[in-house]
Amino acid sequence: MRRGRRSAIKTVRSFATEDTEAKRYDSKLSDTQRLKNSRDTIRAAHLLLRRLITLAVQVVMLYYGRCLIKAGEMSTGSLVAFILYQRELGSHIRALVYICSNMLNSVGAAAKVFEYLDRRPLVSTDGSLQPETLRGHVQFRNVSFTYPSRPDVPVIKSVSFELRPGEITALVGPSGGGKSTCVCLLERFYQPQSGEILLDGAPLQDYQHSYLHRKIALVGQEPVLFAGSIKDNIGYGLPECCLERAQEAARRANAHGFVTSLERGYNTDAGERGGQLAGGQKQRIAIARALVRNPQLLILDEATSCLDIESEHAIQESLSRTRGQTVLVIAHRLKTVEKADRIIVIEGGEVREQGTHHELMRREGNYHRLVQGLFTETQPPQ
Ligand SMILES: Nc1ncnc2c1ncn2[C@@H]1O[C@H](COP(=O)(O)OP(=O)(O)OP(=O)(O)O)[C@@H](O)[C@H]1O
Repeated sequence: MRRGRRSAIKTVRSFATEDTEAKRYDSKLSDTQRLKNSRDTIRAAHLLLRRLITLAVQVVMLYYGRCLIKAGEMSTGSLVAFILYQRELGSHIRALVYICSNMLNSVGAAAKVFEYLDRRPLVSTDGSLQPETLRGHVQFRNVSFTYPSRPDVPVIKSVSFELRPGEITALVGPSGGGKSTCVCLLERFYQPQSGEILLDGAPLQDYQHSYLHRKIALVGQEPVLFAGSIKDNIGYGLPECCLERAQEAARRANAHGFVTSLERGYNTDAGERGGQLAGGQKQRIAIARALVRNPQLLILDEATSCLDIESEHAIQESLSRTRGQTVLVIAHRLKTVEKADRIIVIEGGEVREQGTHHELMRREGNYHRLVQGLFTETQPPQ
């Protein structure tokens, strides 16, 4: 939250729009002020009216009592007793009204809370499959998907492909083609409307939730680190993870060098959302966090986009040494993609081509065009 505010401040400053933003804030404040003024005026009028009515009732009551006493139909003592009883009764009725209105408010708020508690996730998490060994063979079979917020826009259209154990597969294609959406489906953030995704021949939804997420590790486009030491971030969700294990994962993610050069090493605080680390450092810690679990399926969604070529190369080397692991890479850099065992081109939510770099280059189709255009335009940060 704090980081979000800070980056917004930087954007405002870099566009020199401080005055515009101050004016926008001022106008919002004025709106709030106007609303509050109207509320207070109505409140004051209501209070005044209530007091006047109470006073009028008291005056009428005293006047009528006086008439009754004068006519000899009531004693002064009875009038005093009546006034005292009436006050007592009035205060109890007020308390009752107050309690009732509070209760109605609470019932309204509780209804909202129960509505949230009763909400059932659209993606079920009650699978129970936990095989002892997992090869990590993934198959997308005629998968189609639209996001719930845009049900009329098909994002994935009857997509079929497979990720084989021990292979690095790269998903490539123009921005907005649907690559990250495939990853979201693989991570079961959403459920496809039709088709199926199989892991070792069994539908993904049959696997037990925490088992599945131990076996599949994702490093996303904007990895989120938590406030806490680097060691704790690498071992996130693994209470049994010792320093040696974290260091081993950091070595494979090419992060050990920079971590040990920090004054407090693995005890260095990453800061809220990893705010005290550079983009590339954050990415390497996030990769180490994924590797420490020894996942059978590793998904790197532009996970090395902030790294220099050498760091990226070192990570790729160490990944290719991991036998039997299925790796899915999404990248916009040709250097990352061309080494993959299989390349799948996704465009407009459809698989357009698949094969190795050389096969696809020979075909001179979509991939060839991407290599000519997209990849060469996207120069890596040095
Ligand atoms: N949460 C969402 N709700 C609705 N539409 C979405 C959502 N996320 C993505 N989309 C849409 O789905 C389409 C595919 O997006 P996706 O992120 O999968 O593309 P991509 O190929 O990974 O792009 P990039 O390379 O830029 O990351 C886009 O048109 C995008 O606008």
